[in-house]
Amino acid sequence: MNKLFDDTQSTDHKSGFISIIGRPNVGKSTFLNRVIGQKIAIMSDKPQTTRNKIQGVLTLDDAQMIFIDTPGIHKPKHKLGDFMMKVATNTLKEVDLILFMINAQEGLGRGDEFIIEKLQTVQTPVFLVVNKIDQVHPDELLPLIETYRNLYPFAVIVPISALEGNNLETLLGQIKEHLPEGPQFYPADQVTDHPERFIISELIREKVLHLTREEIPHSVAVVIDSIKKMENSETINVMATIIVERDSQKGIVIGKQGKMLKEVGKRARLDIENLLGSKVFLELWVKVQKDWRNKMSQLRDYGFNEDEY
Ligand SMILES: Nc1nc2c(ncn2[C@@H]2O[C@H](COP(=O)(O)OP(=O)(O)OP(=O)(O)O)[C@@H](O)[C@H]2O)c(=O)[nH]1
Repeated sequence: MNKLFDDTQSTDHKSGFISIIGRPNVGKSTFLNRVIGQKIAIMSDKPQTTRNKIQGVLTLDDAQMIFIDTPGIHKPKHKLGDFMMKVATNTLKEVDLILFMINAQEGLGRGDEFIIEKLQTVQTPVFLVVNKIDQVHPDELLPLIETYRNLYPFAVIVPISALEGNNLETLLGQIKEHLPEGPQFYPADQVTDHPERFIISELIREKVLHLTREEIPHSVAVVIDSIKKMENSETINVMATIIVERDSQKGIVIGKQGKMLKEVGKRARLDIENLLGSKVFLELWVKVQKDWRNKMSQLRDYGFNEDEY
């Protein structure tokens, strides 16, 4: 077995989503290519302006690491501005782990401060990954790390060289340690993804949370069942299921005579139409799934089925 991926220590399967953030050029792609190598998958060649792109999936015997890109954080001046920022910040809340990558050769910059500001708003564990250590003298590393450590309580700090492969096994080991137990979301070799799904489910979820206020906990999930173009029309048919954990929550989400669900649907539809740039027919269902987060087989289905559209 490759030394990088020696993971004979634990028995339970772990999986999770990992967001890599950092200023341009810090070495994010180099890191991913190094870690995932040939297995890195080009997720989609469709031009997309808004996306939480899966950059690569590393499948081990007992863990799967899904690395995703969070573009709004890298480029705060993106033309989609606020929306992207919101999606990006939401993404940081939803992922299991954040790798904040910096360049050991450069000091703290405005871009880093911007990112750290965003990190203050999330609970997700954050690793500080200090890349390009092959370019600096070890004596310079400590003060640099100190500077960052004073700004944010990083869960783990790992100096690496993505280019030369230094310390990557330590980083992967730490990542695995911090991931929750969970199923293999994607087949080992075949990786497909429709990034709009994620955004659409976020838009619907946002409406549910907004309209129901405190009554519905954040554990509500939205699964996009299908996104299909309707025959002989430009309208896109989106079917989605809102998953709650209790019957009482189902009642709240549906509302009196279905009023609440109708309102959620109306508001979400407008946003989705904006996102997709076409008319949308949105069909929403509400389902009770007790303890859905812990049920591996169901998690595998939620949001990860592979309808083409
Ligand atoms: N010396 C050295 N160079 C590195 C290392 N990692 C990346 N680089 C170089 O840094 C440059 C930028 O690397 P990328 O991986 O493209 O950086 P990125 O963060 O993906 O950049 P963006 O796509 O612009 O966000 C390339 O020339 C890499 O070869 C490293 O560990 N050491």
